[in-house]
Formats: sequence, C-alpha cells, structure tokens
Amino acid sequence: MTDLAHQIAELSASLFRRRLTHGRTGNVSARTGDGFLITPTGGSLGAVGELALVALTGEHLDGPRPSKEAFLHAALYRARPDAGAVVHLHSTHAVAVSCHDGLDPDDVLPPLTAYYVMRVGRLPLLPYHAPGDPALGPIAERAARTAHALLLANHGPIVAGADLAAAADAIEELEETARLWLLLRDRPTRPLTPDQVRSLS
Ligand SMILES: O=C(O)[C@@H](O)C(=O)COP(=O)(O)O
Ligand SMILES: [Zn+2]
Repeated sequence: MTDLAHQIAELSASLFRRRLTHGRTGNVSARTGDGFLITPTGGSLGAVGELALVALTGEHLDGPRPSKEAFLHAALYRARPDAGAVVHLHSTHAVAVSCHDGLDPDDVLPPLTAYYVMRVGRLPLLPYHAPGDPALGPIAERAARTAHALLLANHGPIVAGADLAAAADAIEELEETARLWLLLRDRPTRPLTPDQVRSLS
C-alpha cells in the first residue's frame, strides 16, 4: 500500500470508529498525479483495503470498482484545483439537517462559531438525487467553485480540503455545528454578525 493509500485507510477507519458514518456509507479520496485514489463501492470505511484509481473525468483507471460517488469527487476536484482530498459521510446531525424543510439553499447553517466560519464557511444545499445519480455532477461542480463544503439534500455532506486532514477537520466541524444548530433550534440564538464573519476571512 502506498503512503497516500495508507492515509486514506487510516482516516476512513478513524471516521468509522467515531461513528461519523456507519454501515457501508461514506467514501474518501485523495488526489494523485493522474487523478485520485478513492475507496471502493460497497465496503465499510472501517475496513478499507485496496483503493480504486479514477481520472478527473470520472473514468475508472485501475483497482476495484470505485465508489458510486466517484463522479462527485471528480466534480469537486475539477472545480477546486487546490483540493487534495474529498470526504463524503452520513454523519447523523448533518444528515438530519439535510432532511429539514425550509432551509436556505445558498447557505444552510448560520455562522454560530468562529471555528465553523474558519473551517466550513458557506454551506450550499444541493437538490436531492439518488446516490450515484450522475445528474448531480454538473450541479455539484458549479456549487463547488464557490464553496468547498456541500450538503446533499436527504443524504449527507461532501467536503473538499487541501489534504485529508483539512477535509476531515472541515467535515467534522460541519457535523458538530449541525448538532449545535439542532440543539439550539427552539432557543433564540445570536450567530456571529457579518462584520465578525468578515474579520475571520
Ligand atoms: O449513500 C450512498 O449510497 C453513497 O453515497 C455512499 O455513501 C456509499 O456508496 P459507495 O461509496 O459506493 O459504497
Ligand atoms: Zn452517501
């Protein structure tokens, strides 16, 4: 196993152990010279073995059958040349938020904390598509040009980062902020002001 493949397996196992995704859900990838390495379809992130190599076009180049969301990972890499890794999870609180009615599709969660603003920022909601539906590719690619974290309606988050650690940091912060938002829903809350948000970027 290459060093990068080892890092993907380690991160996947850590996310699974901490119940940030469950069963056979979620997928993790990291950019290589000629595309990206991605977890195979139908496996548990708790036990990642061989990885698939996929081109930025979404074409399967080598290894086991890639995640059915490889086309989405490819869309994020194309939209964000600085992205070195992409993580998709079914983390409970973010999925719960993705099922809410009346969300702002341009930015789902308010800026509750500075850390959320620094790690996630804006969070667009993408319309529901069945898992693996390639019709979501162009929609995700457009949205990812201006946001590195996206929430798939009635599904879960997908986040790009400079590397695996940055993508993991961001998706974990998204999950914790979704949890806070759900905890605070029945109470008057005071998010950061636009000035406070601006001062962090
Ligand atoms: O929700 C789904 O089915 C996929 O988005 C998913 O999380 C796991 O699919 P694979 O990566 O193809 O196993
Ligand atoms: Zn999924």
